[in-house]
Amino acid sequence: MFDKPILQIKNLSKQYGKGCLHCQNDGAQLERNFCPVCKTVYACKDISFDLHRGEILGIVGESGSGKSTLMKSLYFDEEVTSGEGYLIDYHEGKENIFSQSGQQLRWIRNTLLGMVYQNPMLGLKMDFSSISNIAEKQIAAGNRNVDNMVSRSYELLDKVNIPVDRSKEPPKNFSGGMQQRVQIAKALSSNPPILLLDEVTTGLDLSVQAAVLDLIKTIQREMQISMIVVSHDLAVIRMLADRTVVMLNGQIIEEGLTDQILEDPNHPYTQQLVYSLL
Ligand SMILES: Nc1ncnc2c1ncn2[C@@H]1O[C@H](COP(=O)(O)OP(=O)(O)OP(=O)(O)O)[C@@H](O)[C@H]1O
Repeated sequence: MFDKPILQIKNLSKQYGKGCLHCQNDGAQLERNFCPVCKTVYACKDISFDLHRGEILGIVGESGSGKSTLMKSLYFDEEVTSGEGYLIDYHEGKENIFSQSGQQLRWIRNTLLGMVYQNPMLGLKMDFSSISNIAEKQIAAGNRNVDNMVSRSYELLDKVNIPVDRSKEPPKNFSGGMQQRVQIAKALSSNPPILLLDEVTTGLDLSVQAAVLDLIKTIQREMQISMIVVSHDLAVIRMLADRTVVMLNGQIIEEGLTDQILEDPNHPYTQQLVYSLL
């Protein structure tokens, strides 16, 4: 079903702090992801996974397990401590994206990636019109044709079920669910092959959450875009993801087809997550 991965991540690590003789040793005793001696936080440790074209990969884990740090690293909001990443659409997957110049990183981010944050204030300018928020990403991706940008923005607003006659309104006028829809429209506006979604339904009412999840599924089906979906909620992952990675204390503890993980979880932490769904 799948060909060569569209994204490969190899041994990505992100630590906050320099580390010390105690925690740099293999098998060092950490308090979860934290060194009690030098206070370094190992937010992501040796993370490796592949993302295939057209699939949704779920990343699930409790608060503090490193999910957001991983997403921020993939979107270059955070600089990785070490590790490699290869995008098939960037130099045919032969260049490590994490060692590119700032200019190249901006290009990758603007054209090959879209990001939807849990907090819409991180993804949108709340005082600007929704249409200019969407156009901003198109401009960053090199688009200069105003008519094209306007028609693409209308098309996307329609796709995410925001009435086009509200396009001039700023996101601050909108409900939480609508703000997430504008973020999704913006993230899609440069037609990126990969969409990153970080806890996009957390904090929304259940019915609004269901509508946003439905929208994500529809977009994935219609646009065949690859997605990485992060959530602490296995129910969200169960609804969206083809394959799932389970994180704990900055590390991957289990991965596989979502159905398989739900039916036969191996790690005690995953078992606990699955049983909590029942
Ligand atoms: N700027 C920072 N400086 C120091 N530690 C940080 C920083 N950002 C994150 N951390 C730590 O990294 C670890 C992973 O945090 P992260 O936010 O990635 O977890 P998470 O799984 O996304 O949880 P949540 O959903 O609650 O944000 C946590 O221990 C957190 O305290």
